[in-house]
Amino acid sequence: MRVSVIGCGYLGAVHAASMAELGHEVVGIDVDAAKIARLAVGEAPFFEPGLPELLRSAVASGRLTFSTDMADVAGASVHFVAVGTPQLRGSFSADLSYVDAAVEGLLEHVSAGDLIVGKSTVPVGTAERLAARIADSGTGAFLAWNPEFLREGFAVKDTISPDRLVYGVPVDAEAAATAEAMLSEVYAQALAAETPLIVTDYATAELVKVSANAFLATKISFINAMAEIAEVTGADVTQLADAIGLDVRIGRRFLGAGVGFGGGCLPKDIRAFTARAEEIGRGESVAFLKEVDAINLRRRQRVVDLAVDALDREPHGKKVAVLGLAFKPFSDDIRDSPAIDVAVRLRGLGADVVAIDPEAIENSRRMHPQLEFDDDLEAVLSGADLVVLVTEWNEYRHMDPVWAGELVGTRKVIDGRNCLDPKAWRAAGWTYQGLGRP
Ligand SMILES: NC(=O)C1=CN([C@@H]2O[C@H](COP(=O)(O)OP(=O)(O)OC[C@H]3O[C@@H](n4cnc5c(N)ncnc54)[C@H](O)[C@@H]3O)[C@@H](O)[C@H]2O)C=CC1
Ligand SMILES: O=C(O)[C@H]1O[C@H](OP(=O)(O)OP(=O)(O)OC[C@H]2O[C@@H](n3ccc(=O)[nH]c3=O)[C@H](O)[C@@H]2O)[C@H](O)[C@@H](O)[C@@H]1O
Repeated sequence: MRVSVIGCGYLGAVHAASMAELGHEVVGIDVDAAKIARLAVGEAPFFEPGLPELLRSAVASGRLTFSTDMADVAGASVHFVAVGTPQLRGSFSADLSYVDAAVEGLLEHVSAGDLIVGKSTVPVGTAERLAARIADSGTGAFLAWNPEFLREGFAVKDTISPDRLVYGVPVDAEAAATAEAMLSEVYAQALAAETPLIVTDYATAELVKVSANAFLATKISFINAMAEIAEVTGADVTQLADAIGLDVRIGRRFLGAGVGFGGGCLPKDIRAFTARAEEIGRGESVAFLKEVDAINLRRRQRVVDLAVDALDREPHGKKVAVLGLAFKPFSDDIRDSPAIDVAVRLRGLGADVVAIDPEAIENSRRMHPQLEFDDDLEAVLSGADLVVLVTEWNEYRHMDPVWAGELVGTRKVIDGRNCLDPKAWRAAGWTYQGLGRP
């Protein structure tokens, strides 16, 4: 099948490369000429395991091309819209201007019978509005909504072998059947592997996506709320999570207490959901998401407070080694990263912060030039008054506490991800402080 992907960021570039890997003829379109230049020669413009290999082979095969010119979508019959929907400045709402611009751009080049497929995460009601616009355009194109559930760090696997597919299709039965058939041709391999498929209306498809992210965020904030209680009662939230997680109705995944969630999706998606619910008069239904957000943000400050205490309430001029910058391991994404937040706040308090990350230093330096970075772990630890681990990359979680202890000035560590073994670190002479642990 010939498909186009509009927007080649963390989602779109992986989607385009994966669709080509599945045998489709794909053109990826983006307004960012620098990004397109790299993609066009088979280079990944960001870190994502498995993506460089996929891009190289798909570009070399000729099945995958990239362009900044929307006219190059001509000839494709399915057009995925994967542009950003960031939080609007000064508001909780999603900025839909990129989605609107992408659809307007497409309408100049689509043909009758083409299917425009929304993949971006949008407030409920967006698809219905866009469908009306597409119908008015007289192009004969039509719309489906196909939300994406991939995780950064596992994006290629999640795209090629998703755990479910959701199609939001038009009300009209014939259009719905055609949309379903076209999408099922695109996803033939996953469907042959018996990936569960849910075919529904636009509103449900949009809501499946935001409610999935809202649920994941709520689960993390729930365990972080328990961490707050554990902190004043002397309980251990990691054992609590193990114990409740053994109940299969609850499950252990996403009960990792620590510095909280970040990234380009969970934080902005729960805020946009709250804003949209208020617009449609149902603000009280998801009012708890404001609490989920507040608990999450308190954990960042908790790490900063623990650090200040560990520095005897005098952070000024003390060297703090910050391990991790990305919002989670296996990603170079620093959007709304708790690690960055902690580093910036400690720097603001006058500490000499030196931060390290295996993949995210370049992005961090561009966005936060006031911070100091070093890609050598030994140099970062050398003479440190405090070590703060905020992204659980393997190189930090498996670090030898004896080796690290010989480098630092003072053996104090704050484990913002509860990923170190307190016994081993204490045995090596460290003052260990986890989150929600005695
Ligand atoms: N990053 C992720 O893991 C996932 C993201 N999503 C959703 O997918 C959407 C995209 O997210 P990301 O890829 O992370 O964002 P991103 O910011 O990495 O990528 C968006 C891309 O769209 C391009 N763009 C903007 N306007 C354009 C236009 N008019 N025409 C062509 N290209 C345009 C930008 O230059 C950028 O490269 C968001 O709605 C997000 O919530 C959904 C699931 C997973
Ligand atoms: O809509 C999206 O963009 C995506 O958002 C999340 O994926 P992602 O942001 O890549 O990362 P997650 O693995 O969900 O982690 C999100 C944040 O939660 C934190 N987290 C995760 C798990 C946990 O137990 N504790 C915890 O603090 C992570 O450190 C990270 O900062 C969802 O998991 C994806 O299904 C979804 O498609």
